[in-house]
Amino acid sequence: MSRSAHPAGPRHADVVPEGHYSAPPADLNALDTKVWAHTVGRDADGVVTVGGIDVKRLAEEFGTPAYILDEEDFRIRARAWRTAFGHDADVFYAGKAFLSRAVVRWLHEEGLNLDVCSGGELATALSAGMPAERIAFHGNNKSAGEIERAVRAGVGRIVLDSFQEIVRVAHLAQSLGKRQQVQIRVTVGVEAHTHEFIATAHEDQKFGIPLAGGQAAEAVRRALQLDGLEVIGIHSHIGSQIFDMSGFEVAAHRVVGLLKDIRDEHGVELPEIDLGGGLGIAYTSDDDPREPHEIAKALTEIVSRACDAARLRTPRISVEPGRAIVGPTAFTLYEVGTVKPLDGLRTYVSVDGGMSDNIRTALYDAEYSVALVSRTSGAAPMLCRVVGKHCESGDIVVKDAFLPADLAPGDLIAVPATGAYCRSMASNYNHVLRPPVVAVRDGEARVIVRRETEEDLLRLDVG
Ligand SMILES: Cc1ncc(COP(=O)(O)O)c(C=O)c1O
Ligand SMILES: N[C@@H](CCCC[NH3+])C(=O)O
Repeated sequence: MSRSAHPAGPRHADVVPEGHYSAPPADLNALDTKVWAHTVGRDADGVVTVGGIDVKRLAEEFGTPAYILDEEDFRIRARAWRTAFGHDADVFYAGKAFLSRAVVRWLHEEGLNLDVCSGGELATALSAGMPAERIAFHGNNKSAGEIERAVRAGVGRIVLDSFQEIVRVAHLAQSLGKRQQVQIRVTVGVEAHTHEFIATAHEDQKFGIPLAGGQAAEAVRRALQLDGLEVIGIHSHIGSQIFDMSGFEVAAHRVVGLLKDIRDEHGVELPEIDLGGGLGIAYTSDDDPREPHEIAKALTEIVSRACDAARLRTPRISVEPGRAIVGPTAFTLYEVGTVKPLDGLRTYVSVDGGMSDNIRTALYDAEYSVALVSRTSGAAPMLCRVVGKHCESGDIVVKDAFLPADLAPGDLIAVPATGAYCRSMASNYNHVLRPPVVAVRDGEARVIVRRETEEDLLRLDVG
């Protein structure tokens, strides 16, 4: 689309209504390294580049909207987690954040393991060559078919989530003449400081077996008696997008407390403890995430101190970061379609995607930032709401953000930190086609998940 002239009228550069947003940034053209992938910058013409390629070229070649993923950044983050935890611990990348065959290969090469939570994720992992013993299989309602495939494939562990599942997995494994390694997922009763929909360790919810009332201890008791199972550890995941380590500390203490009770009752010291994922990332400049090495040090010390106090051998720790690895690696590239100033309110900037490629704003009230990337601008900041093209007024991508007042149709804007839970939660709402994921590295770009086509849509419509 060619850039058209602005309609006459006020651009609200100096009108700032009351609302939930920070002050305009000092420099609208600056790219905060906290929220952008490592190789992102601007070239001499002011166009944003990533992996050595400018976004105008990416838009021309692959269209918009598109998720642009910085492969180097992904590898740097994956390696940082791997290195931080060292050889006495395991890092399982949580595939639910974003999974594709290329990602599985990168993980394999960087020495990470993989957490999957459905037959589809398992199939993707296996088809890209992840060794089954490095896969953990999660889920609160795995089907019999999914369990059978996982056991047959020889996954390293199945994380059991209910009393029924303990029996189901044991029977299936036994019928296949196998003994399946399992962890038991417990809820430790922590209220994680995050959005209600993504907190998972308080008792009133669907995941895990509560420690409270001795239920988790009973689950372990039953699992230890079943020949088809080898109980290797306890699992706890307290929620997602968490910055405060105190929730992990309480969780670790409670899990170690259970390990001690198990030792006292059964004379068995379980060799593993998984503290889940959930580490927060910066979506805006206001967020301050911790580095993997700080997290690894804190978690390792908490667990070993608690074990020393309980006179237990320190178990092997594992963690399952998803967002913290892939979240910052990608941005969504959109083309501006319309710019609609509303007097005294804000300016609505409509892009060619929306809630079908990023549901997180509508679902969790998530905050994002946005930047003009196809050029720089010296215009004053204008308070904007970036919205999509869906038939829904809640179709908001970025609730409050400042963009330059000369923003016009045809400009490219990008929303950073969309690598996690955007493509993986994308939908076809309004029969909008899901965008591609384009990986860039060292001046080369390649599609790792292609754009959906109308043919794809119609293929499923067999009526
Ligand atoms: C069991 C489990 N592990 C790991 C994760 C990954 O979480 P995150 O992407 O926030 O690190 C999740 C999602 O919240 C989860 O449910
Ligand atoms: N999908 C959520 C997090 C839940 C992760 C899985 N337990 C998000 O976008 O933040």
